[in-house]
Amino acid sequence: MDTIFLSEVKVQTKLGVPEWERMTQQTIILDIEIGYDLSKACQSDHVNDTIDYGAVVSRVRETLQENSFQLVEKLAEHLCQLILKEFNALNVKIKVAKPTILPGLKALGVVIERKLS
Ligand SMILES: Nc1nc2c(c(=O)[nH]1)N=C([C@H](O)[C@@H](O)CO)CN2
Repeated sequence: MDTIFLSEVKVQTKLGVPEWERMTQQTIILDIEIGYDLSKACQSDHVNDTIDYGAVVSRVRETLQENSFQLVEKLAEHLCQLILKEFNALNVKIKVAKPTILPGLKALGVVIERKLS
């Protein structure tokens, strides 16, 4: 399986269990791995034969402006399903990190992986 990766993507969104946390935007950091057969693009040199990673970042930022979630788990699932459906990815692995929410640690969050069903 070939992979397109996006590392340490900083995104603004409203996220958190308590209502006060969802009142203002906070920065989350995403690592995204997209499984896709890149062999055609490797030969053709055409962006239409692959997934345009810039389009993925734009769509991720857009949907996280439009939606607000309580759990990082739900946010990660939402992004996996969006990338699978809208970009025809074969599988998606996403790490969602909240960097500033608890004192005494660098970041916390989840990693999930979903496949095309
Ligand atoms: N497994 C999780 N635990 C917690 C989450 C979460 O999204 N997943 N969120 C919170 C709160 O939003 C916290 O970050 C700030 O109050 C608590 N635990």
